[in-house]
Amino acid sequence: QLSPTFYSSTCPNVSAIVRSVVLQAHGSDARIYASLTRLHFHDCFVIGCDASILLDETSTIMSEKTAIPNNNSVRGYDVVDNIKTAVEMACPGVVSCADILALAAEASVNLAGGPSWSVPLGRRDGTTASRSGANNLPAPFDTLANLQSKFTAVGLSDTDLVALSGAHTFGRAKCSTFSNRLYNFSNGNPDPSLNSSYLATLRSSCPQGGSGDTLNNLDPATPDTFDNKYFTNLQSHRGLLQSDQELLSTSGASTAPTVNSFAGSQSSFFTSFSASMVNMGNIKPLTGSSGQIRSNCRKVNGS
Ligand code: HEM
Ligand SMILES: [Ca+2]
Ligand SMILES: [Ca+2]
Repeated sequence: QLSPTFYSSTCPNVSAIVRSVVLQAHGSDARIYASLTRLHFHDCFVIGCDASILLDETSTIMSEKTAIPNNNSVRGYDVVDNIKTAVEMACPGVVSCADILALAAEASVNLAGGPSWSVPLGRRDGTTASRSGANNLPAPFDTLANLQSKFTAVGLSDTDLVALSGAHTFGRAKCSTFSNRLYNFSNGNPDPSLNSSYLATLRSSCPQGGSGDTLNNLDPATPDTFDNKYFTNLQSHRGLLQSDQELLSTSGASTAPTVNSFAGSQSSFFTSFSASMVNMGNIKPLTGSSGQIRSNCRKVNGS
């Protein structure tokens, strides 16, 4: 059972320390708020919120960092190291790397203009990683039914799926994650659920035969601000990833009313997003005497 007051006597300033390092990192990297938010998601969906994603490859650990959804894509590991160093200076051996990821996500969302919520704490760090689990993360090419089953598998609802997808209100995606929609999606035509002027913009950013690594804003309206524009974009057929647009455009989508409700009310999106981040942060945490408090987020203690 996690609690927002878990460190109130052992590390009372932990939230402020995390927030200040995140803010400092943003001074030289406008994308870092998005990247840190995504790190917590990619941690929690693979064997729970245990900082498994932070472990480097060793003879006994098959790192998650090189799994397909993470490789050359997930970023911010260096900033997590800086947060850990600052937290260890104030409260040695007390705060887990898994909790640092949860706190960094909240600070990032809030600093980008989004909601603030109190983060349940007390997770401990795992001693294993799962490459295969990381390779099974939700994919941009998944059907809505597939996305729903991957969320259900970790105890998250349709509302969680829609609210958490709203994190694509900031950050970037490579051409390779959506270029299948631009030229030959079906019968030689582009994805019919793409707005035609947005399609033209994306084609010029991602020409056929060009680099799949070119970065594009996930939210073409407000790329770096945490707001509800992601949902109004879906209404105007400007979802970047297939997995985004499907939430509204799949025929009979059970998620469509929730998309429309968040498009119409930023405050209802913010309230739901905060609740869903707490739900996601509760996926299989290690507590009590399970796991450990890593001294280096990249390594199991003593290895
Ligand atoms: C619903 C299933 C999801 C799918 C299929 C998905 C897929 C993706 C993909 C393909 C990218 C671009 C990666 C790249 O090009 O390198 C991305 C970026 C991102 N995702 Fe998701 N995602 C999902 C859910 C989430 C959730 C639940 C969160 C957080 C709560 C999240 C936060 C982000 C953020 C912030 C970025 C931008 C990261 C950056 O700029 O560094 N995503 N996602
Ligand atoms: Ca994990
Ligand atoms: Ca935005």
